[in-house]
This record gives sequence, C-alpha cells and structure tokens, in this order.
Amino acid sequence: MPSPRPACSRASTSSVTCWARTTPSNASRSPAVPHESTAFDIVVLPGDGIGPEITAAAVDVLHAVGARHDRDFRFHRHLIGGAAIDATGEALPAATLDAAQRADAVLLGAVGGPKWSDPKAPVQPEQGLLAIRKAMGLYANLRPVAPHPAALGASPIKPHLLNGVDMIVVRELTGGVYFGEKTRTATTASDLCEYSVAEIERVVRRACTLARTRRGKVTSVDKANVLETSRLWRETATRVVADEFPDITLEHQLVDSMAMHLLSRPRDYDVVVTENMFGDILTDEASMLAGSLGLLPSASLGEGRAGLYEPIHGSAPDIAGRGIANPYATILSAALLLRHSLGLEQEARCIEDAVSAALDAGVFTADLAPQGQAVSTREATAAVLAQLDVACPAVAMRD
Ligand SMILES: NC(=O)c1ccc[n+]([C@@H]2O[C@H](COP(=O)([O-])OP(=O)(O)OC[C@H]3O[C@@H](n4cnc5c(N)ncnc54)[C@H](O)[C@@H]3O)[C@@H](O)[C@H]2O)c1
Ligand SMILES: CC(C)[C@H](C(=O)O)[C@@H](O)C(=O)O
Ligand SMILES: [Mg+2]
Repeated sequence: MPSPRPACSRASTSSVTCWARTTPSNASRSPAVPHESTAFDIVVLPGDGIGPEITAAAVDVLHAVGARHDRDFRFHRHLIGGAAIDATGEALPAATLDAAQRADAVLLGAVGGPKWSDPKAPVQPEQGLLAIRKAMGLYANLRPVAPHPAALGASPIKPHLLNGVDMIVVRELTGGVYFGEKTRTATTASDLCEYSVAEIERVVRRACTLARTRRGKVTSVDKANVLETSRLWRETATRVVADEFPDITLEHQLVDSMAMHLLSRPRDYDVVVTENMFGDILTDEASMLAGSLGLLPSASLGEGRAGLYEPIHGSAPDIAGRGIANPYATILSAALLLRHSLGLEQEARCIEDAVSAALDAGVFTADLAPQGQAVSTREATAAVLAQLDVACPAVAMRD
C-alpha cells in the first residue's frame, strides 16, 4: 500500500505547493485490490438543481481520464430525488436502486429543491438519498477537509489557522435520528435517535484504520453529557480503540465545543468520527475552512467495493441552471470513486492534481472568486481537463 504523501501540483507557484492528500489509497475501506478489468460500470445520478451541471462536469473528466488510461468507463444515468418523483412518483425508483446495486460505483449530484419541499407532500427528494445509502449499506461517509493554499483567501478563517489543515470527517451514515421512528400528531412530533453497539463499532474501526495511514489520531465527537446514544458511542469508541487500536490516540470532544474548536484550531484534527447528524452539520461548517461548500467531496462506503460518491453540498437551488456552480467537489468525488471503488489510484491522483493545478492557476467559480473574476462551471471543468496534461505528464507518456 503506498504511504500517504502530499499531492503537489506541478503548476503551483505558491510557497505552500502541496495540497495535503486526505484519502490515501485503500486506507479507509476493506482491501481494494487494484482492478484487473479495464471496463467499469458507473451509475450516474444527477438529481436536482445544480446536480445535472456538476455531474456532467465530473463525467467529462472521468471520460478524459478513461481515454488517457485506456479504461472503459460505462456511464448509466438514472433518476433520483425530485427528478425521479416527477417522472415516477418515487424518490428512489426500483430501477435506480437495482442499477446502483449492480454497478461498480455510483456518482451522485444532489437532490431536493423548493419544487418538492412541501412538508405535506407524500414523498420528498431527500428520502431517495437516505434510502439508497441505507439499501447499499453505506455506513461510513468520508468527508476530507484540506484547504487548498490557493483558495485560502475565500475562507472567512484567518490564513495562519488554515495552513496545514488536513482532516477527514468519518460521518456515520445509516443510523441515528435520520433513520429512527418518526411520530406526528397535531401538536407533537418526535424523531427517535437510536444506535447499536455494532453500528458504532464498525464506523469507529473504519476511522481508526484510516487514522493508521495518517497521523494516528482520532477525535470522537458526541454529546455524552446529555444523550444516551452518545454515552453508548463514547463507551464503545473507547473500548474499540483500547482493544483493537492501542496505537491510536483517541480523544473525545463534545459536539458543541467541537463546532468552535473546528474553526479556532482546525490543524489539531486528523480523523474525526461522529454520528450521522453531527457529521452532517460539522462538515458544512468545515467547508468554510476550505472556502466553499463547492470544494468538499465525499465517499460513502460499506463493506463491499461499490460506494456512492457525491459532493457534500446540496442542490443549490439559488444558482441552479445558471452555469455558475463550482464543479470541483463533484470532480474530486469522482477521484475518490476511482480510488475507493475501482482501485485506480494513479487515475484518482491525476484528477486531484488537475483540480489542484486549476486552483493554483486561479480558476475560481463565483463562490471562490472576487467579484468579476469568476469563471463558469464549464470553464472550470475545461481548466481541469486542460490541466490533466500538466498534472499527469508521466501518465500521458506511458499511455
Ligand atoms: N447530498 C444532497 O443531495 C444534499 C445535500 C445538502 C442539501 N441538499 C438539499 O439541497 C437543497 C438546498 O439546500 P441548502 O440550500 O440548505 O444547501 P446547499 O448546499 O444546496 O446550498 C447552500 C449554499 O451553498 C451554495 N452552494 C452549494 N453548492 C455549491 C456549489 N457547488 N457551487 C457554488 N455554490 C454552492 C448554494 O448556492 C447556497 O447558497 C435542499 O433541498 C436540501 O435538502 C441535498
Ligand atoms: C439532503 C440530506 C438528506 C443530506 C444529509 O443530511 O445527509 C445532506 O445534507 C448531506 O449532507 O448529504
Ligand atoms: Mg448535509
């Protein structure tokens, strides 16, 4: 297994030229043996809002990488979310789930939007996303946070706090309050938050395995001063680390103060493991370390090889259809797909280096750029495609 090393953009002129690589090969999932095959079936779920724009960008990049490396990526588009509700009445049609379960990997844009947000509607787009995660057993959602040196100016956090920040949040994805029983009367409502020991153990093990390939530190985030589920979480995490990962430094952090420390001393964190809802909220907050929601990719993994890859952001209805969404988070999610599901580490690095080089070259969409200097989604994608040559010369020659 290659040891983790920083990704250095060859085009970089910044004094900090290495973009910390946050997802070392095969580090966070069951052994991913490099694939013998050169043909791969990738299910693409564009979804709603900016989903179609950003998945189109990532597919373009995958096509280009596939062509350069003689890989046959076969894309199969299916419906999910609001688009699926409009067409079939269901947020996750059976045909979509079936295709996803047979694919080598799934690339998803985003779901949801005002068109489908009536709380009284029989089905909501977000249910499709939760259902596919659950049905595919994708319990570990890896959300790397490594601010790019060229984009530090877009962050509201002081640059001296950001240099060297390199963490991965491992968010539990198929349990907790998201999936507990819901009740509703005219005057009350409840959402049950439930976790089993087995659910906590497996995600903590995933976090510790990942930490072993990094700085060996795991921060477990909970609310053990109030919640029973958090007390079970803390107890279980402590036992798993003591029994199985004595080499890992484990610290516990309450989620409210974590929200503060994340911004005041983000460099201190290596692997952060937490339950479903805390992970959702903390990672949107952490995106401000990187400068934009549009920069953070994610990988949702289970025990099998196939995973689901999506940016952490949503369907951004406020900018949908305008061609200005930042495609980098989705393109970087495609890189995670190549690494974790297809075992194509070199190709994954190629994409990451190309995005890094595009950022170094100042190719910023509106979420990152000073007013008047922003490029469109397509221009940003074109810059990544152009940088594939610069970022991967050795691969280009080999092929
Ligand atoms: N994984 C998903 O499919 C997912 C994730 C989060 C939210 N959602 C859904 O998305 C809808 C909108 O939610 P929201 O507005 O709270 O969150 P959001 O992430 O869609 O948008 C929040 C803000 O960030 C901006 N933004 C997000 N992605 C961007 C990108 N790639 N480039 C530039 N700017 C970007 C948006 O324009 C908006 O101002 C809701 O229906 C929500 O349920 C879906
Ligand atoms: C849309 C919503 C169900 C989803 C979540 O909360 O998991 C989103 O916020 C995310 O971060 O992927
Ligand atoms: Mg979220």
